[in-house]
Amino acid sequence: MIPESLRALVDATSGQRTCEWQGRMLLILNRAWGELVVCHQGAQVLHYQPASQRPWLWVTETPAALPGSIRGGIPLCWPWFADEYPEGETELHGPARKAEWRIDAVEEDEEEGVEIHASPQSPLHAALSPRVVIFAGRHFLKVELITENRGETPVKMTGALHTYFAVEDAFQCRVTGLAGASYLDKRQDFSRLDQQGELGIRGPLDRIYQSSQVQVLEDGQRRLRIAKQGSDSTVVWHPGDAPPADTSVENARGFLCVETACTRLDPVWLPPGAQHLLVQHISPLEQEG
Ligand SMILES: O=P(O)(O)OC[C@H]1O[C@H](O)[C@H](O)[C@@H](O)[C@@H]1O
Repeated sequence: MIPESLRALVDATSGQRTCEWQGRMLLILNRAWGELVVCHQGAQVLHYQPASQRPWLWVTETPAALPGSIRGGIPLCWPWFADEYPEGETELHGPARKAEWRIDAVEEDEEEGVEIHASPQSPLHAALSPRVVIFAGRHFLKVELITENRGETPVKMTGALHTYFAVEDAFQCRVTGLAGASYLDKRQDFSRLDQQGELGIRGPLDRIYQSSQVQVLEDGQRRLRIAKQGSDSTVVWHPGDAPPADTSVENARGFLCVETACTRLDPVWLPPGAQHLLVQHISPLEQEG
């Protein structure tokens, strides 16, 4: 779910507008096909709600102040995931999610959906250059994170589309499509284990699955299909009853992260001039009423 103050801004939007929330600029669309909110900080999709449905994404009710990033929606972890820091760096998940991005283009079909292009206001890496394309329509949300190596030597990168899905209750969810996959359990010192049967969430977990398969997130009320490209890692994360300081325990039960990622299991070595495309495509397994 999303905070009431954000809900009010979306409800007060007819068509498309830019406005401020929590000290950040937002692009808000409210059309017949549904609602979409993109934050200029981090080019982060904060909200997507197809017509007649509940929000697909969750946002914390108590976001961190700037220069922190907002927990929720689809944060970009780039150009590294978690603690895969390059030498001399310390920012968990990389600088992209806290940086200011520019909306370069908004192409709308008012009935069917929108395509939004964004790039960072200032360079985030000496050689790697990212851009983001967000597509939203009546029945899908797709985010593409494109990285180009403009340098002269190969560069190693990891990253993630760190999606916070809105769910009825995190500890009643199932994520199918991972049965038999091997994973690193971050809560057990990165032990390598195999997923026995389908994954049921019943408490805290932090796992990196080696998987390029489609996953389906079920929360008892709806089933969302999560497809991807350019990613051999799926991260499933929930902090249990010890969420980060910007989220209450009760509020945290409303999300589950299923992340389309490249991690220490599948880092990308990008040659000069080459591009990497990381894509997450979310759609309902069946239409909601
Ligand atoms: O709090 P953040 O920096 O956004 O990170 C939140 C979480 O992201 C990922 O899912 C990692 O696997 C977790 O270890 C981490 O705690």
